[in-house]
Amino acid sequence: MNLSELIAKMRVIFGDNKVDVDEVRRAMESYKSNPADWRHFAQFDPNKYTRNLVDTGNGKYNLMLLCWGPSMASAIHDHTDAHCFVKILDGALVETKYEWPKGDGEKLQVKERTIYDTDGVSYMSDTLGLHRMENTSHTQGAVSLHLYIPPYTTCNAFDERTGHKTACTVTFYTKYGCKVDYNKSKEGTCS
Ligand SMILES: O=C(O)CCSS
Ligand SMILES: [Fe+2]
Repeated sequence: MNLSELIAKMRVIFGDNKVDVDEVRRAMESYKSNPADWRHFAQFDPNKYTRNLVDTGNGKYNLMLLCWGPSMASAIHDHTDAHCFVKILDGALVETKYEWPKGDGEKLQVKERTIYDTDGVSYMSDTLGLHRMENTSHTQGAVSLHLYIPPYTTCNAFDERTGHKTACTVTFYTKYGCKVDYNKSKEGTCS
């Protein structure tokens, strides 16, 4: 199976509105990462991890490629009541899961830390708490495939020391291989 076939399979799976987490996980696991499939979408930024849109499943989900430079990490965040599947396509990511803040200004409690190597698949949702994804390599980049059902444009980031919540808008670095220019001053460049 290549990436296009995985996308076709996702569109069939999400043809109706129920989400069978195990079926989606099996589909994500059945795809064996091949850089020739995703190199076109993999655009890195020297200063932050990038979110590169691959498919929207007719509005049912967002499938995107995230590119993590060495030592880059996400904020601690929630998922706006969406299902979140992450598959590592290159390199490795460390996922740290946290309890939801208790609202008393206390430090967030770590639930577990898991290392995902290439082709590993993780599942996350607000019912399981919060998490941070991190490329802990100081020398190697990492690429991961993320599937969010339903899609969302805002989520919350949390301060690890106090549990303080901040609303965030998530954006795309590229869409379908074309750079997104949010100040609309010029057409995005396509790789
Ligand atoms: O930028 C995001 O959507 C968080 C990546 S870890 S699920
Ligand atoms: Fe996440």
